[in-house]
Amino acid sequence: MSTITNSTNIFWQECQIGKPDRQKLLNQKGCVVWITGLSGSGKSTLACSLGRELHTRGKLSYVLDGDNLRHGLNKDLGFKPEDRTENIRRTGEVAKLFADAGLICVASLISPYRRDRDACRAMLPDANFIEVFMNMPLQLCEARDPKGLYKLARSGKIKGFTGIDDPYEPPLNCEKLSRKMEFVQRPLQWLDK
Ligand SMILES: Nc1ncnc2c1ncn2[C@@H]1O[C@H](COP(=O)(O)OS(=O)(=O)O)[C@@H](OP(=O)(O)O)[C@H]1O
Ligand SMILES: Nc1ncnc2c1ncn2[C@@H]1O[C@H](COP(=O)(O)OP(=O)(O)O)[C@@H](O)[C@H]1O
Repeated sequence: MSTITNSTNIFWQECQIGKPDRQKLLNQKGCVVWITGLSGSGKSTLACSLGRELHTRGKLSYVLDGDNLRHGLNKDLGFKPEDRTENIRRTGEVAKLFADAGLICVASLISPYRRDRDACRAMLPDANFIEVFMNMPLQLCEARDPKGLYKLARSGKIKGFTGIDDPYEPPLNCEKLSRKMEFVQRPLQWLDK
């Protein structure tokens, strides 16, 4: 975590071209689709499918995947609660910038803590944040275990693994529940509104 103190004497700089102009240029609404759920629940799969589908429909989108961000922007962060909180905060801020650029930003991170997800929601106008919960039971995710991480967590070789010895707080008021791939159609319908 940064030890630099909060900036002072800073002023917001407005530009002539704003979000409405960019949205008009792109013929779409900039927003954030935030996909949350356990490891192995299908977040990345859904994010990529959604991105592909949007691309096919001529909509500009960008996927922010937790695993990928941890290779760069968030490479200094681990999985302690405060690191996850900072991971989500930074990603929320980046997603907000993408939405302001007029893009449909698809963020797929475990984002296990409700408070952190709600903080990202609060960064945007209400209709611009679509929270999607990959509502897959732990047993299913563990049975998939594509990276072998649940096995390592069960044997104690990874500490603080979400769903095993670190909590996952399901959303209370998410826009969408996802259990099946066909769900990809539903955020698309929502975005078409
Ligand atoms: N301790 C622990 N707990 C959970 N996940 C772990 C852990 N250690 C490594 N991994 C791998 O990191 C990926 C999750 O990164 P995220 O940035 O999405 O996590 S978080 O939102 O900050 O909780 C996650 O990717 P997904 O499986 O795609 O979810 C894992 O591959
Ligand atoms: N709807 C689905 N039905 C069956 N398997 C799926 C589905 N979505 C994803 N998978 C598989 O589950 C595993 C985990 O998916 P992934 O998208 O990597 O999850 P996450 O990003 O949440 O860790 C992968 O092997 C993927 O192919």
